[in-house]
Amino acid sequence: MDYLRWGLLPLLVPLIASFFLFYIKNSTKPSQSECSLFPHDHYWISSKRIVTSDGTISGAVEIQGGNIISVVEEGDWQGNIRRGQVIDYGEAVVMPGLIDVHAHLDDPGRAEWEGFPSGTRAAAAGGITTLIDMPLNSFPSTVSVEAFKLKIEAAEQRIYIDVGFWGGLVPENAFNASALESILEAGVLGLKSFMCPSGINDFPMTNASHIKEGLSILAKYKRPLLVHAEIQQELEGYLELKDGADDARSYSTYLKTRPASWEEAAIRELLTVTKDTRTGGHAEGAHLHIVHLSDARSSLDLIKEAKSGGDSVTVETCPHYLAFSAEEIQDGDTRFKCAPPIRDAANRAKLWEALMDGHIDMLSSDHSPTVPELKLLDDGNFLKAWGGISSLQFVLPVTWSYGRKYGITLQQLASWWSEKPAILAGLDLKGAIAIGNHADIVVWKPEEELDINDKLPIHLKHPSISAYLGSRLSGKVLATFVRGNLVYKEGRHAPAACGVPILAR
Ligand SMILES: NC(=O)NC(NC(N)=O)C(=O)[O-]
Ligand SMILES: [Zn+2]
Ligand SMILES: [Zn+2]
Repeated sequence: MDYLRWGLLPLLVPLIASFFLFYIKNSTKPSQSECSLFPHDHYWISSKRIVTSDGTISGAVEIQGGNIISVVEEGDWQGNIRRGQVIDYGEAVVMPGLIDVHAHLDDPGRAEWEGFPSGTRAAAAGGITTLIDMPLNSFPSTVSVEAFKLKIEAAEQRIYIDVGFWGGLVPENAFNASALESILEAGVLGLKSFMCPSGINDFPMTNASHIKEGLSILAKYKRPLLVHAEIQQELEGYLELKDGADDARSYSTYLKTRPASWEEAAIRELLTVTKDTRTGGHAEGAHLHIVHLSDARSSLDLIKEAKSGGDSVTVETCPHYLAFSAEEIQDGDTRFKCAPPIRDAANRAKLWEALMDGHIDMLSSDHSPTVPELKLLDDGNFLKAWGGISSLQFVLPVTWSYGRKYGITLQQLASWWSEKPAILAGLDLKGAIAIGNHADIVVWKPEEELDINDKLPIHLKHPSISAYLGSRLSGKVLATFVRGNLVYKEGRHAPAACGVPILAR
């Protein structure tokens, strides 16, 4: 007997130890009441305007265990036995949460620019339920498995919404198939590269042959390559511009340094490799996505041509290109500096037209903030200031406010901000209010106006660099649900960061 008891001991010790570890791990996991401002497992959200893929209905959405388990029209619902709690939002719009496929959260390494906690809280306040973090502006850039591990560690229990990650395609890894495969195996949702200097030392630019290599690897994983499409071309009279100190404060000077022909040149070059993505092509299964299109003229024509030829190509633009025009940007107001630049008002109208006609597939924020000092707000030098717009939490009211003139619908908003981005990022359970999907939902009042000032109770890391400060917008976010957790409600966030890092499999 004794012999048996002592013989079991070596087996029992690890068992008890692992039980203990399991307990510790789970007891540090936040409880539902910390994750959600409405801590119920099973409940209904009702409203007169619920945006589903089949149209906008009056009715209710049933949520259980973080998923949508039924969507019913008003008449059917009233007749049903309603189990669980009900939140009635009346006339407010209930829409799929926004998915922002292009945000720079700069964590780890430059968290003072933004960071996972502040960036995801701002996103939640703006109705964004998932964002995909760009591989640059954090340090190190996400260009290796080691760097990707640091990213995931930095996100652990610090994200308030779900976050996926793009990896970087750079000259160093482009011809190294096993390096690219290992970062894809580790779970990045796709890759991103630049065709011009990115402004970040450890993220150098790629050329068409790097991109061709990247696409052939991505084909196996059926994941996309996102490209910043601008190629530097010779500029006429550039040297004189650079020397004139006054000129550097004028927006038109900056605009001349990045003409539309740079976008056009990049896209023309890209299309020589996107042919590979056609059915039967060398990189069939891969997909090329052009980020932040600003030029609505020749560049857009080239993209249309590629699409009609069967290339697997999509394109996004950003709210700042749809809201602002070069003519309106004041001298020295470097909040509006971004690349490619915001162009003339006629170009803006053409971007809207292309979006309405479906030639531009989706929208993203390209939220790329920095510390106010690097925006050189006092100096106002457009040529030296950091390029990047800070706007994450306002993309929904901005798209709505500026789009009303063009007659945009709630259905289009959901397509540009949720459905198409989910497809790009391969998020099967997100992007629509549909049975079986994650309960990722934004509730908002399109008619309610808000003045954007630095006192707004929505989280802003550096209000002074926000591009929308001082403007009046229409559309107020009331509530944001991520996998059933009410993470944001009228100026308040749930106490714990219960977002999940999304890894591709
Ligand atoms: N390093 C950056 O964040 N660059 C970004 N800057 C912009 N858009 O001005 C971008 O996406 O190209
Ligand atoms: Zn870019
Ligand atoms: Zn960007």
